[in-house]
Amino acid sequence: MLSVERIHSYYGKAHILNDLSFEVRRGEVVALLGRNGAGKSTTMKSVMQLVRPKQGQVVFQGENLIGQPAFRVAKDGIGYVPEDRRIFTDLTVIENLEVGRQPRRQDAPHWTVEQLFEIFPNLSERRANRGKHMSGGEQQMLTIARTLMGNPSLLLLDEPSEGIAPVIVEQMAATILKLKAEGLTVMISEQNLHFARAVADRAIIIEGGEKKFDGSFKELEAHPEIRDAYLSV
Ligand SMILES: Nc1ncnc2c1ncn2[C@@H]1O[C@H](COP(=O)(O)OP(=O)(O)OP(=O)(O)O)[C@@H](O)[C@H]1O
Repeated sequence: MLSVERIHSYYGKAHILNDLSFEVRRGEVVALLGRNGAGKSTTMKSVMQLVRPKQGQVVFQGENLIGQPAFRVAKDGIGYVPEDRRIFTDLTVIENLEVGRQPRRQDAPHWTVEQLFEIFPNLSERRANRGKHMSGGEQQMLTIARTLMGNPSLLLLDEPSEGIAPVIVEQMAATILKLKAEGLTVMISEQNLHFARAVADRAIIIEGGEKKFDGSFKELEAHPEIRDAYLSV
């Protein structure tokens, strides 16, 4: 579904992603793992074209995304939830969801507000509340639900477990598994190996913008030296 091929991305002269390649297949949940500063967010931004790779290809459903504006990438079916999870604080939950509405896509699960309230019961209870009165975890759920209103084929979640209370982290894991069960393809970036293992089928580990591992969690468990070298556990 998504094929990232030998990309090199920079901030000014700083060379951040170095010859990075990976694939995301339809229906899977993939975890992009690595320490702080490894390049996970830059990878997601490079897929969205918010950072423009200077070399390489990003091919989504057969189309090369390089050079497209980010809004076009979103319209093509990649939903992106950045780390800073912005919501419209003066709008209610329902209004926030409506902002994200886009036409349905044939190859992707279709979401209605009521279906999203089944998956995110906390949002349902607070549907008339304004965003600013919600906790960090609820805001995080709202950004994901709003992105799903765009009916994406692929969802990119940048560090979904970061900065939220442990009980909400568990809800977040359950939510991602529900989205997978609905047939959604998901890529998450994570520092939390435990969380990643609970939700993902496969792990890709990066360090210094280079890929160091790509395989199942079982394979990763068989190589504790890889975990120790590239992840903080
Ligand atoms: N806007 C920017 N300008 C310059 N350098 C940046 C910028 N954003 C990130 N970097 C640098 O790029 C490298 C990769 O950062 P990135 O945010 O992709 O890492 P990450 O793996 O997502 O880590 P984190 O968990 O901290 O977000 C880091 O060295 C970071 O300091």
